[in-house]
Parts: sequence; structure tokens; C-alpha cells
Amino acid sequence: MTEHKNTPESSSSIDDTIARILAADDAAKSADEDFPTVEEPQRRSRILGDQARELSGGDTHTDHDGDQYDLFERRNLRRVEGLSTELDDVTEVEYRQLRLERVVLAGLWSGGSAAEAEYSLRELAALAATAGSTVLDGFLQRRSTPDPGTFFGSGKAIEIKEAVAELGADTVVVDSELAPSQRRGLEDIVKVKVIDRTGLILDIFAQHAKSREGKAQVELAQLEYLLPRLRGWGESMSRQAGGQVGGAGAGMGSRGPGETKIELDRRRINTRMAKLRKQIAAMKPAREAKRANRKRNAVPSVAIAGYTNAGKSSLLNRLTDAGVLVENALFATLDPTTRKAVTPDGIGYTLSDTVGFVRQLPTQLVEAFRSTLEEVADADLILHVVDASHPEPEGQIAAVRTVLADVDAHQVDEIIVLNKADAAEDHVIDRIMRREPHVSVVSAHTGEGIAELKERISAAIPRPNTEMELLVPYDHGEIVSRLHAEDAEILSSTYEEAGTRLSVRVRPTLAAELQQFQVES
Ligand SMILES: Nc1nc2c(ncn2[C@@H]2O[C@H](COP(=O)(O)OP(=O)(O)OP(=O)(O)O)[C@@H](O)[C@H]2O)c(=O)[nH]1
Ligand SMILES: [Mg+2]
Repeated sequence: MTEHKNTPESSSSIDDTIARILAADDAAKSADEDFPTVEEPQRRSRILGDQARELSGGDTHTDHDGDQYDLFERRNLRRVEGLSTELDDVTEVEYRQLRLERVVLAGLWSGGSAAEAEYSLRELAALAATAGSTVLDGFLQRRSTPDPGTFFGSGKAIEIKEAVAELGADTVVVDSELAPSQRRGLEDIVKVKVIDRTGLILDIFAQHAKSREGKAQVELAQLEYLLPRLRGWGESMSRQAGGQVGGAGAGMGSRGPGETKIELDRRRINTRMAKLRKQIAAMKPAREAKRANRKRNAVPSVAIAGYTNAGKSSLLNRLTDAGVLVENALFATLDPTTRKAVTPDGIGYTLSDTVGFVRQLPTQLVEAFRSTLEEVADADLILHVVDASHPEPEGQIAAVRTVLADVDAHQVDEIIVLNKADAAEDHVIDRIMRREPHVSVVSAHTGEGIAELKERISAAIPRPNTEMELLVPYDHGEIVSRLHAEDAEILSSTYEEAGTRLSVRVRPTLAAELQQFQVES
């Protein structure tokens, strides 16, 4: 840990920080406007370390991905390496601005195969790269239960410390959720800041949230994460006040002003959380109205769900030409996008992109995003997109289903969409096809399997079911075009003297409008 100076400024800067955190709305607004834009090529080359390249460098876009206006903006928001490695304000580190730059990863291998433990660590590397940091090295420790004091045990912690010093790292990212005391214990040994998986994921969400609702949801999740960790915070502050470093509760510096401050902070954070909950609740009616409207018109809804980076947005673009942001980064999409789509035989439906899932998705996020995720539960069909180019997609499928069950979405019909077939190994595809009853193999990039998927969607969504026989006079050509354009199944159509004779299946709302043209069959 960096030494803190015992000056009045240091404690007032913490006040400032807390004030800034709690005034997050204003801060977010001005940050949007004031963020300096840097020329794209220069910025890109500076953020990509060698290890990060595997993830961040591989963007390929097809024509279907559209204009991707967000992409440029997203890149401009990336962190610049090397601006600060000083841990001068613990409050900032723990909340909102992790400022991780050169990181060493560490994970516990406590069960399962070695390969699984390694995937998890690789995924952590991808997460860290998405958060804008350079991954220098990674450690796995075989150990059945975590050490209560330092998580890895002091021997391994010292090993990590040595690597950190040798590589010049400024952060250790641990592939689990750490108890506050474990984090502190480990920090005291490795001497740089320690972040856990949850903190890292929350940081990515904070960077990527765009809509007002998304921002509020992420902030709520961050505060929820922070609240039980306030003790650590208070101790750091006491160190600043008294300059005493010691175990929990040791020394004069850890009592008095520090405690009062924690109480005060806790209260302010609770107030802020209550306000956020209210805000989020207030935003719900608008979304619910939209959903109710869709329900009334009986427009079927299809939700695209799946593990992060599986290709959900690419699939949405491929199916609808939506131009939604596609990025080889984790959690590129946070705000659900809904687009209109049509089946090959002309049935309209809505298709929604959703936030990606990840192993150990922080529970704070599931809670904060519950209202968004519930839309998936409400869908008529879930396209569960799976990255078939991953060597072991089963773990991802299971992680996604856990979250879906959590928001009561496991009842909804599901098609497993094995995406990235162009890059996948046949044996992986075969394995999953044997396990899962409803599988479509596609590539959002090449378009392979997309036509078949469209047919499947068409067969799986609720179809219009009111049969009608219509005679539409020729001066009402707009009705015929509408039937072709909209939610109707045209079973037959012939031209007669008085007009077009049609045998159709439509939804109840449209049936009511068409009554004047109805004839006996
Ligand atoms: N080879 C290959 N790559 C693909 C395919 N579909 C998507 N990708 C790539 O996979 C990466 C992730 O794609 P996205 O569509 O952003 O994935 P997502 O599921 O929306 O990801 P998040 O929003 O971050 O959860 C991008 O680099 C895409 O170009 C595919 O069919 N084949
Ligand atoms: Mg996406």
C-alpha cells in the first residue's frame, strides 16, 4: 500500500471523493460532455498490451453490423495506460475508478478440471482487458478451501508479491469474490491494490452503461457491493488520519473520527441507494407500457440471451440489420435494444438484444438488472446464443441458465443457437447437439444457418390464429399491402371482378379492423 501523508488535505480529499460519488448524476452528465476525444489510432495502440490483443484486436465486422456509431465513442472512453499508478485515494480505487493498468491475475483451483480453472482465468484476463488494463501474468493455486486471512495463504501471497514486484504490476485481480478482510489481508502482503472478480465486472458495467436506467442500475449495484466493504475503507482512512498501520481495530487511529465517518458514509450511501431504487422503479412504467402495448397487439417477442461475447448483437444485426454495437469485448451491450423483425412468411415479431451473462455474475448486478432481465422471462421465445468456437461452451450454457432460472425465465421456450460455426470445431458442435434438443448451428459472420434459424423462429412463435375470408375492393389496395407487410398469414389470394379475394390468418386486433371486408367462404 502506498504511504499516505498525514495532512489535512488528505482527509478533505476523501470528503471530496465521497461527495463526488454521491453526486454521481451530475458527474456522469458532465463526464459525457467533457471527456477529451483522442485520435482513434493513437488511442488504440496505447491501450493494447500484448496479452490484451487476443481479445481486443480481433474485431471483424460484417456488412450486417451496420454503422456502429457507438464503437468510436466506446473506444474514446477507454483508459489510457500510465496516467496514474499511485494509490493515493483508496475511496476512488474501491468505487468507480479502479484505474487498473498493469495487472497480475490470481485464481484458486479448488475443484473441477485443470482446464476449467484455466478457462476461468483466461476469462478473467479478457475481463481485465475489457476494463482497459494490460495483463502481465496469471497464477492458479491448487487449494481446496480459501485461506480465511489472505485467500491464497501467505506462502502463495508472497510468491504473488514477488511476481508483482518483478513485473512492475500495480494491481492484483483475484478470480473470485473476496471477503473484505481477505482483500485487506492480501493487500497487506502484495503491497499493491487487490480487486476481486465482482469489483472488476462492476467496473466494466460502470464504463459501459449508457442509458439513464442502465447507469442507475450499475450505480446501485456498485453501492450494494461497497456497503459491506466500508470497514476497509474506514481503516484506510484511519491510517491517513493517524498514520498507524496495524491489524483490525488496532491503535488510536482506527477509532474516533474514522468510525464516525464510516457511519456518516454509510448513511449517505443508504440514502443514495434509496434514491436510486426509486428512480429505477419510476423508469419501469415506461418500459412496461411498451411491453403491454406489444402484448395487446399480440406481437410475439423473441429475446436473444447468452454468455457475454457469444455474438448476440451480431445475431441481432444479421437477423434485422439493426446496426447494434458489436465488439470483441465482454459486456459490449448493456442496454437492451429491441428491433422489429419478420419471419420469411411475413409474421412480425420483436427481437431484443440483452446484456450478456458471465460465470459468477455478481448478485448485485442480477438484482439491479432484474427489471431488464425480466423482459427475457416475458418473451415468447429465447434464442440462447452460444459461442461454439469456445472449447467448452457447456459451462457457459449452465451459467446462463442459472441466471435465467433466477429471473423465472426457465419456462420460456428456448432454441440453442450455436454461433461462430465458421470458427468452431465439429466435435464441440456434435457434442452439444447430442445434449440439447433444440439446436441451430449458425454463423452471424458468414450467414450460414441463418435462413434455417429464421424458419425455426417462425415455427416457434405464436402465430396469428383468427381465420378470415376477405374480399378487398381494388381501391383499397393499401389493405392488401398491409396484409403483406404486417402480421398476417396469407393462405390464398385470387383476383375477382369486385376485388382481391383473400383467405388469411390474422391476430384479433387486425381482425376487428378487417371486419368490413369479411365475406362468407
Ligand atoms: N468468427 C466469428 N466471430 C463472430 C461471429 N459472431 C460474432 N463474432 C464476433 O464475436 C465478438 C462478439 O460479438 P458481439 O455480437 O458483440 O457479442 P455479444 O454477445 O453481443 O457480446 P456482449 O454484448 O459483449 O455480451 C465480435 O468480435 C464478433 O465479431 C461468428 O459467427 N463468427
Ligand atoms: Mg452485445
